[in-house]
Amino acid sequence: MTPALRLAGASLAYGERRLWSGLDLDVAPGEFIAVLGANGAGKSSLLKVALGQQPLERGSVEVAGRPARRGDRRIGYVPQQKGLDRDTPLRARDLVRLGLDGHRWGPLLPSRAARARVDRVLAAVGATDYADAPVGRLSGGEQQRLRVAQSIVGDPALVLADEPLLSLDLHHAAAVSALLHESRLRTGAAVVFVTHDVNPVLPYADRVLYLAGGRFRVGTPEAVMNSATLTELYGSPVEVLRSGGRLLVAGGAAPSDHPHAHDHEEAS
Ligand SMILES: Nc1ncnc2c1ncn2[C@@H]1O[C@H](COP(=O)(O)OP(=O)(O)OP(=O)(O)O)[C@@H](O)[C@H]1O
Repeated sequence: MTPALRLAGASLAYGERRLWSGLDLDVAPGEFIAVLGANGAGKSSLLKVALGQQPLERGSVEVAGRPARRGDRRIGYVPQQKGLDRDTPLRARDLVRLGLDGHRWGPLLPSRAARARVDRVLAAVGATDYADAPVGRLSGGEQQRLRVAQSIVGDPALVLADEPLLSLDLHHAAAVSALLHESRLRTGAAVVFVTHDVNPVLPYADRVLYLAGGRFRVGTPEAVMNSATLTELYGSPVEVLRSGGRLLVAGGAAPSDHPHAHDHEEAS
């Protein structure tokens, strides 16, 4: 089966600074992979590579069998959250529709079919009640559900979500994680989910890619999220504690990580 995302011998550098190297990763269709790591480890940059916005220093990257390129409509993208301006002149349904025909190239769907598809996805994310509301007036959690809806409305082969849970409360974080999970079950899209807290996605993640200090580990959550593996990865003591079904990661300052990020946020 052609992987939804394939990185082979991939290295990424900005000038002299290498973020990670030797990354081999096949993400299978329908797979849910959580990407974790300290601030500045290169998680967002990994998504930029898949989006064709950032060239690799070495190695190759393919999306559903073709080299990564900008504007690939087979990718749904949830960018890092920014609150929408209160006066944004779009209704909720317009924002979602941009995921269908907001691209400059490609055929437009006939409007009735497009509208039906937008309605279906609005219902799937539980946003029907505010489908016609101005987006700027909606809460952060409601806007985030719409961004997720926008990312899946075009039936992508690959969904890339960059910290989609940022600033969401526990309830909304759980809801947004579940939405992406349900979407991959429904459509077979693979999900690459960047998050600083693994807990909301623990029920869904098939694998974890953990980046730290230029190195990485890939494996099941159990294989990666334990004290021995993370201590080895960071090269300094890390403790992974389990409490009430949640994981707490304490410690873990890798020497080459961002100077302002010495601890995992989930430990605070
Ligand atoms: N276009 C660029 N040119 C130069 N440096 C960059 C560029 N984009 C990102 N960086 C740097 O590369 C490092 C990794 O950035 P990236 O956003 O990928 O990290 P991240 O793991 O997503 O971090 P965070 O958890 O803080 O969002 C950072 O130090 C960042 O400043």
